[in-house]
Amino acid sequence: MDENPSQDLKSGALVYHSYPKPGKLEIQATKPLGNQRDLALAYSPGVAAACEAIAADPATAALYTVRQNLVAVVSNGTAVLGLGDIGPLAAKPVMEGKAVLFKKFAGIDVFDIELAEKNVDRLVDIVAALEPTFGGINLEDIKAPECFELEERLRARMGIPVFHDDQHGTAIIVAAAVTNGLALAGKAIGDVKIVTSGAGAAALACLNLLVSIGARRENIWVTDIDGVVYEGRPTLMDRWKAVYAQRTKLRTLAEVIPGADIFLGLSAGGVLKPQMLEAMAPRPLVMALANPYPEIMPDVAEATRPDAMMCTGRSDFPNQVNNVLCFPYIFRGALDVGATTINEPMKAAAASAIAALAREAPSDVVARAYGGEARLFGPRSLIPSPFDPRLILRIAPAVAQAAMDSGVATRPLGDLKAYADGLGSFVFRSGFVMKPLINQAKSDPKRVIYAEGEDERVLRAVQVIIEEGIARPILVGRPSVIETRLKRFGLSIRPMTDFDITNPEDDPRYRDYVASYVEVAGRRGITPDAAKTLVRTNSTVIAALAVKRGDADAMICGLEGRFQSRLKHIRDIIGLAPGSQDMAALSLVITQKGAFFLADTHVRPDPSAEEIADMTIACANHVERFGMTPQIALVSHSDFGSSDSPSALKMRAALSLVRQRAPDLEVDGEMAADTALSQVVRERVYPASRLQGVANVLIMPNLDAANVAFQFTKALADALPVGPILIGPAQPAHVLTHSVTARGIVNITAIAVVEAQVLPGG
Ligand SMILES: NC(=O)C1=CN([C@@H]2O[C@H](COP(=O)(O)OP(=O)(O)OC[C@H]3O[C@@H](n4cnc5c(N)ncnc54)[C@H](OP(=O)(O)O)[C@@H]3O)[C@@H](O)[C@H]2O)C=CC1
Ligand SMILES: CC(=O)C(=O)O
Ligand SMILES: [Mg+2]
Repeated sequence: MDENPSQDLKSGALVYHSYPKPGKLEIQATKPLGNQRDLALAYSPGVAAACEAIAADPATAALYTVRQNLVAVVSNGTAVLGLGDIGPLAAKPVMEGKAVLFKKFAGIDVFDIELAEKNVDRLVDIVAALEPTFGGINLEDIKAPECFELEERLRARMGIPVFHDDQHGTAIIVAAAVTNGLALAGKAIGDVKIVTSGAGAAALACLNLLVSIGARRENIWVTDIDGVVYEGRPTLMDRWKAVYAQRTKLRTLAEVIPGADIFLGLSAGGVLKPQMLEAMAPRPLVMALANPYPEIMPDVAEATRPDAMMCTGRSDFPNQVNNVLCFPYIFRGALDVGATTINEPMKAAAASAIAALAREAPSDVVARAYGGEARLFGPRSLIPSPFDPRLILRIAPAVAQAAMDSGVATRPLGDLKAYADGLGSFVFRSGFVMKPLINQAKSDPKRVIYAEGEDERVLRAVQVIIEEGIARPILVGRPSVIETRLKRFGLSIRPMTDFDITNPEDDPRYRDYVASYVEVAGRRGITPDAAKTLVRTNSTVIAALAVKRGDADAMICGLEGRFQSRLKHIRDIIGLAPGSQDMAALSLVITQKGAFFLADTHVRPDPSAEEIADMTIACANHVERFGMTPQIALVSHSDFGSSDSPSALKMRAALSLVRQRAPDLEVDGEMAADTALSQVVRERVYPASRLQGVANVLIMPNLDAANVAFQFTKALADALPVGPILIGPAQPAHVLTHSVTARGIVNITAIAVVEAQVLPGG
């Protein structure tokens, strides 16, 4: 394999950086500036109030400015990746890139600061003078040995975290990979021989951390561009490197590598030759971490030493040992407790959280990011993937806790669990809205049957459902297929102990199911022969019959097949709840601006006023289960009587029916969608409206409007969908859509369990 990025990747990267606008960042205002008053608040004279408050009490800067969430990524461009001293301007794409990662992975804002300065004294003065602006300083790509002194002096001088990521971020992730790699190889850290290529910022910091977790200095051999670092070496020595100088006559990497258990490359591409690798100890851990060109390419290494565990710093190979797994989250934890520094206990907490996470079962999101390939803990998965959404959930709270325990937190957190839950909602934006339902489901889990029990997404969802105690799952599927797939996806749940299986090819209740089917659907054209076939072949029919007969409390189907035909089976077998005229679909979209329910997104093409009233009241009941107060708008093209078209009249009629039947509901209409979503607009159009604030339930006049609005919001607002939630069946039953994710299945399961709990006898 070619170690250089292909021409394609290079030109793609240049287009990426230049199009549609140059660079990777922009500043976004978080406050409105729409009028004279906003101007007076944001700037002079109003801003003076914030200034005076901070002057009186500097801690209030965390309240009135972005400082507590703002990090400076500072570089002078002297060691940019493995490209060397290419200067601060050429370093800017890397620093902008780090800013993007900080933001995307942990919600932290960054100003990248490239300094045309190499003198350490002056660098110290410049960076220290930035303290009023930032909550933390990430030094980046500054060469050794200057970086050591720079960081030491800044840490002593500044009251906010100063963290040279190439040193400590790298060391933390290397420590995690070493911990797991040695565990797999059955070796103890105190016994292993470690050889480095590189004696710079990253290499020396890694060694220092490895020594602090048990590596022995006498077992460590450091090499750099001048070869082995030995006692008395006259060239390119400094006090940080000298710590690892060996008393030896050996002079080259080739001479010291025989018998090494760990190769730690933090130098430059291609330094480790195959014959050197051949001389390493059994099951060696090869960490070729130079970017973008590793010290040895993984295919060469694997061909030479199939027993080697291989890591690189790149995203296109397994085991990406890269500080991106650490820096967003260690800063997240540090900033959230107002830490004055990032100390050794915080780093150790991050390293052990990363190592532990790699040993957990792989998550659905990670599997999807890697094209469905399950990544079990093992030689090719020593550490978590950078796209593992659990990184923030594990690392940030561990770091925050360590900061509090070690006394460096100026804003300690009272409730670490609530903090971790809040981070969860940052990752799975559905998490926060779903929390009340998930908790409610866990309080009394019910039996939920899944028609597509062999589907990968169902299996992944069921793993989470069982781990969290949300439901007792029943999978419709062939046991051998389910077992094989569980193994393939690395899922630890097992049939009978964790969940039940209904095997359509061989279920002792077959005759009873056929009889039940004929009994409930005989009048709808289901003959005994048709029933026999469908009970063997149609998993939706089986799931619906299980619910009808009381073998399950709720059903979930629809990952494949047509929505309407699944609905028909539910209608035929489970039937409608007392008082319901038909079913409807309520869909939830969770956007950056909040959570909104839309109906009817999937079932009735053109509901009558009567049906709309019915569904509005049913939807309101559902929304309350999310711990939200329904604020309902009956939406139309017409704004409070501005049109008398049939659909406007229909919505007006629906409103009067709702008002009669549920006088306490906060509902109004008919109104345009923007009137529904903005109090300001509504005050202009119809100040007497009973609806206050922003509507969170939007009842649409027909299926087209509802479905189009739902899909538009999903696509344009990058919203997270939950549902569709089927309203109206006599027992809980939900028909999902083909695009549903495992997370979506978990969410709908919680909803179904809560529905089952509130049924009579549930
Ligand atoms: N995967 C990851 O997360 C990270 C990877 N890195 C990578 O590590 C490398 C070093 O970065 P950093 O420590 O910040 O930089 P430094 O400039 O501080 O250190 C570079 C070190 O590598 C040595 N070196 C350079 N070329 C060679 C060579 N051909 N043979 C042997 N040694 C060599 C240098 O020796 P001398 O000083 O004698 O010239 C120096 O000791 C880069 O490739 C970088 O991309 C860094 C941080 C994180
Ligand atoms: C990853 C990183 O920080 C580097 O290669 O320098
Ligand atoms: Mg770097």
